[in-house]
Order: sequence, then structure tokens, then C-alpha cells
Amino acid sequence: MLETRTLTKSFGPIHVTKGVSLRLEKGERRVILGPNGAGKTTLFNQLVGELTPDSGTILLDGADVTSLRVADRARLGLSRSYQKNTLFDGLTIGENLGLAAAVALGKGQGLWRDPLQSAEVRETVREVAAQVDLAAFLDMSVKAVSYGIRRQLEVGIALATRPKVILMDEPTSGVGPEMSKGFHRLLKALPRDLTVLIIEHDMDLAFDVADTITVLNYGEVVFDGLPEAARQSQMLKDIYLGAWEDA
Ligand SMILES: Nc1ncnc2c1ncn2[C@@H]1O[C@H](COP(=O)(O)OP(=O)(O)OP(=O)(O)O)[C@@H](O)[C@H]1O
Repeated sequence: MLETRTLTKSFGPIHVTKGVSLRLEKGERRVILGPNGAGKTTLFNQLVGELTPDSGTILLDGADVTSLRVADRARLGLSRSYQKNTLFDGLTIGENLGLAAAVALGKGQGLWRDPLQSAEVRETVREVAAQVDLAAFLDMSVKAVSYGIRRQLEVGIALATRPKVILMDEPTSGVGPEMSKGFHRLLKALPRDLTVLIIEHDMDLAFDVADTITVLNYGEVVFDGLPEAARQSQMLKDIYLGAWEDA
């Protein structure tokens, strides 16, 4: 469903992505682990099209998308939930979801004043709100809700585009432990045919949610396999210098 072949990217003398080859099957839930500066976000930026790799190939559902723009990749089913907030504060949660759905459904024109006037958009909003546990919050202004709810909404906005593949950059960062557990539950309840790639620092989440784990270190894939094997890997314990014990 999503594949990279020997993806390479440097910033000046710094090699940030070194020959990264990944292959995610349809419905696979893959967590990317790696210490700060390992190149996780840079890899995501190349996958969605915000950065152009120096060399290598990105395939989405078999099609070479390496030189496609962000919007064109999104139309082919690649969606990203951002670590930074990308919400419209002056709108309600429902309207934020509605706008994302409207644009993805090609109904963006003229819907800015009321994205929820289309029945198809309202249906998508209803389904996505249930998926990210926000059904009770639809009429609330984004300004009025907690940070954790905003993070859930960011995932909802990515889902509202009806993606085949969703990329999430640290969905639980800055979220308290209780809310984080709720996030685990909702991630695990996502449709099984949705392919999910998550950057995560939280080992708990990684081992709880992942079908497979990829570890990046200095821009290189140093582990690619099942969570149980990752848990037992001495090399990974060394990379994380004891962070494993928190898992
Ligand atoms: N636009 C840029 N120009 C120069 N260097 C960059 C740029 N973007 C990232 N880097 C460098 O690339 C390296 C990898 O950064 P990246 O943000 O991808 O790592 P990361 O694994 O996502 O880290 P973190 O876990 O801290 O978010 C870092 O050394 C960073 O300083």
C-alpha cells in the first residue's frame, strides 16, 4: 500500500534519510520509533510531499508518487495528521471536520460559510466524529476545548478525507496519561483496512498499537519487524538507553 525504495535526503552535509526502504501492506499499523533527530519527521515530510527526496522512490498503492504534490497525494488517499495544530479556531469541531470532508469530496467551493450544508459531508462528519470520540463535541468551538480534544480533532480531520493511508506524527504528544489511553483505544478501533503509520515516542502506545515496528537511528532503518522482536532487541535497548523500562 505504501512503499519507499532507498529514500535518501541530506541537508547540506547532514544525511537525514539514508537509503530508507519500507513496505506497508494494506491495513498494516506500523509505528516508527527513533531517538530525537533520527529523521522520523523528515521521512514523513517526504512521504506526504512536503520535502523532495534527493533520490529514491515512493509508491502509493503501486503508483510512483515521488514527484507528486501534497494535494495530489492526498487525492490518491494519503493523509497526514500534524504534530502542530492546524485547526480553524473560530469554527466548531463539526465545521472543522466538515471543511476537511467537503474539500476531499470536491465540495469545497462555496462551503466555507456552511460546510455542513451537504448531506454527504454531514454523514462523513458523523462517522468520523464517532471514530475519534468527538460526537459529543461537534457544536463546540475549537477555542473552547482542551488540548487533548484538539489532538483528537487533528486525527479526525485527516480521517475526514477518507484516506487509504494515514500518517500520524506523535498523536499523543503533550497529552496526559488518561487521555493517551483513550487515544490508544481509538487508534486500535480504526477500520482494519486503513493503513496507519505513526511516529511515536511513547513505547506503551507503540507496543500496544503496532502490528510492526520500524526503528530509525541517524536516518537509517536499524530495525524492521514485529513488536515482540523489538522488545527483545539489545541494540534497540542501547539506542533508547533504558527508555524501554518505561514501556
Ligand atoms: N529543513 C532542515 N534543514 C536542516 N536540517 C534539518 C531540517 N529539517 C530537519 N533537519 C535536521 O535533520 C535531522 C532529523 O530531524 P527530524 O526532525 O526528521 O528528526 P526526528 O526523528 O523527527 O526528531 P524528533 O523526534 O525530535 O521530532 C535533525 O538533525 C534536524 O536538525
